[in-house]
This record gives sequence, structure tokens and C-alpha cells, in this order.
Amino acid sequence: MSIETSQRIVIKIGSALIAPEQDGCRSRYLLNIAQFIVQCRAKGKEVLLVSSGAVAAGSHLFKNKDKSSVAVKKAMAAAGQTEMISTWERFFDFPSAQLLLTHGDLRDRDRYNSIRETLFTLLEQGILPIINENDAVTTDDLKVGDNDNLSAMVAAAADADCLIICSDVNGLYDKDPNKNPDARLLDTVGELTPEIYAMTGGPTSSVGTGGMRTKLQAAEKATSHGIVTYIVNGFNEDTFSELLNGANPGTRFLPYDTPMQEAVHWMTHTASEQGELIVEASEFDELSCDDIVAVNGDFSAGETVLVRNEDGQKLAKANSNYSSCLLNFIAQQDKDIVTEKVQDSIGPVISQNDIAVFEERKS
Ligand SMILES: Nc1ncnc2c1ncn2[C@@H]1O[C@H](COP(=O)(O)OP(=O)(O)O)[C@@H](O)[C@H]1O
Ligand SMILES: N[C@@H](CCC(=O)OP(=O)(O)O)C(=O)O
Repeated sequence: MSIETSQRIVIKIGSALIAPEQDGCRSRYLLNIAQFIVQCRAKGKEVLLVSSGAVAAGSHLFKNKDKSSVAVKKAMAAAGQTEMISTWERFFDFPSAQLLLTHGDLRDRDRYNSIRETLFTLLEQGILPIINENDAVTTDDLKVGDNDNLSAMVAAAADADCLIICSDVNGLYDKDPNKNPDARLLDTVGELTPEIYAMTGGPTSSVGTGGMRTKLQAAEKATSHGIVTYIVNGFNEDTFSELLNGANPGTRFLPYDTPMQEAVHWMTHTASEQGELIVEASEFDELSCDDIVAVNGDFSAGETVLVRNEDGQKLAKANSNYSSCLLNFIAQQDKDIVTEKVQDSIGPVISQNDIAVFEERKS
């Protein structure tokens, strides 16, 4: 599988490509990327752009401020975002649309579906979605935190079949190439094992977030959705002509043969658990109040919870039809009477369709 056969491509651009000097946006590296987007569209492919760079682009407007302050970073992002979007717009003679998302948006199933609907409608109209995290409004609890993972969540939400992550190195090496001159580039990765993760370190550029590790997390999210993923060098002109010719200029991550179902993928990779249910059984189709041994954390009805057994093993993620408060209340009552009454009106704590069971990769 190569991008030649892909129909819907998400391309993620790091901050260093947009604002290499952290002094406003530069078009130096963007021209190639913009041409690649234009050529993909000319071939009938749909493209979505996940663009970092708001903080780096806005940085020069806050010269006299403490840039390690969260409040200043958020203001830099808000100011830099408009500069970044207008920089991108100059390259295109077709319309683009800005989407600023947080993890809070993506992990809420209704908002997630609303985002999907917007993306599909934009693509139908031939409009290029340009997506970034909404840094100006996020808190630690609400943010994805890096645009590698965000790009994979967007690729899954958009039902894309290809994700291209542009980095400042040629791809994944067996060790950090900036620290090890003898590092070897991996051409193709089938499974993201702990050994592969162990090859990576954090960011090295002054504007990057997450380093290679978050790119691997993104590749895992995307490939489990059936999306072929590339990590390539966005600074290198040849990267994009090679991609267009169906070659692999960096590291290619193979999609699962049997991708996860959309709802299961969302629950596994995008929704985050708000609490835990401890259960006795190791296998189950649904869970009733009687199956639950303990409840950890505070969650509302409809939120995602982690299901563990008594040994602490993670069994599944699931949507709970009951709040933690109600489950704790039921646990203190005469079980036979209360449980029966409550379950008659609400149904099981976890329904069969709302469970994402943790399982081995099926390929
Ligand atoms: N095994 C590895 N292979 C490739 N790069 C690695 C590896 N381990 C750590 N890195 C570092 O990750 C960096 C890329 O991530 P990052 O700095 O976040 O940049 P960006 O997201 O802008 O591409 C590389 O410059 C490299 O130094
Ligand atoms: N949302 C942030 C970018 C976060 C991020 O992941 O940056 P990068 O590692 O350069 O892709 C911004 O626009 O500045």
C-alpha cells in the first residue's frame, strides 16, 4: 500500500517547518508541502492538513514576556494561529477552513460526531480543512497536547486512509539520529512493539512537542484504524515527489489487516476514561450491578470508564450507563431490591455495544 492508492490523506506539519526561527511564519519549507497538497488534489485525492506552529509563529509578538508561562503560551497560540492560517492561504487558490479542536471535543461522542460531520461536508465541497489544537482554551485536562496524536485522531475521525507526519528527520531510526551518527533508518514497521518504542526519545528541536514517541503513538492509533502511516522529512524537497511517485521516502507503518470498528477505535484511542469499574469476571458481554466489585473515581452517566479485574488487569474501556455516584449508592443498599428496580429502568451498567475489549492485534 502506498499513497498512490490512498483517497483521503491527512498531512501533519511540525512547528519547525512553519516558524523555523520562531520569528513569525516563513514560507521556505511550506512551498513544497503546499505543492504536494495541490498535486494530490489534482489526482482526485482529498487532503486534510494538521498544522502546528501557532505558538512558534506568535512568539515574536511577546518578546518582553516570560514564554514559559502557560498564559503567555496560550496568547502566543491565539495570535500566531491567524498568522499561520494566512500564511497557508497564500499558497492555495481553493478555499480552506480552520478547525481548532481540543481533546475535550474529541472524547465527547456527540461533539466527535459533529466534528466528523463538519469534516465530511468540507471535503465534499472541495475545501481544505486546516486543523490545530485550540491551545488558547485548553487546560491540562482538556488537551491532546501534541499534534502527532491529534493528527491520528483527525485521520480516524475523517475516515482517512493515509497519514503523513512530516518531521525534521527522515523517519524512525533505531536510535535518535541527532545523538547517534550510526543510527539506522527503518523502512517499514509492521507492529509497534515495546522494542520499537524503546528506540525513541523526546523532541530535539526548540519548537517541537513530543518527539518521535508521540509520532509512534500516532502511528499506532492510525494503523489500528486501517490507515497507512508515514514519518517523513518535511525539510527535504524530494520527500514529496517520492511520495507522489508511490515510493517510501521515510518510514512506513503498515495498517492492521483487520482494523478496529469505528466506535471501538474511538473508545480505545480517543475517549479517555473518567473512572474505573473493578469486576470479577474476565470475559463479559455486558455488566450488571452485581458484576461490579468496586468503583473508582467520579464519572457521570454516559462517560467512558476503564474496566479492570481484581488483579488490576485492564479488560476493556466502556461507556457507563450509570454515574459513579449511583453505583456507590446502589452498593450500600439491599442489593436484591434496589438493583432490580434500578436495572429495570436504566438497563445494564455497561451495554454490549458500548464495550471496547482490549485484545491482541488481529493481523
Ligand atoms: N529513534 C528515533 N528516530 C528518529 N528521531 C528520533 C528518535 N528518537 C528521538 N528522535 C528525535 O525526535 C525528533 C523529532 O521530533 P520533534 O522534535 O517533536 O519534531 P517535529 O514534531 O517538529 O518533527 C528528531 O529530531 C530526533 O532527534
Ligand atoms: N498546537 C501547537 C503545536 C503542538 C505540537 O505538537 O507541535 P509540533 O511538535 O511542532 O508538531 C501549536 O500550534 O503551536
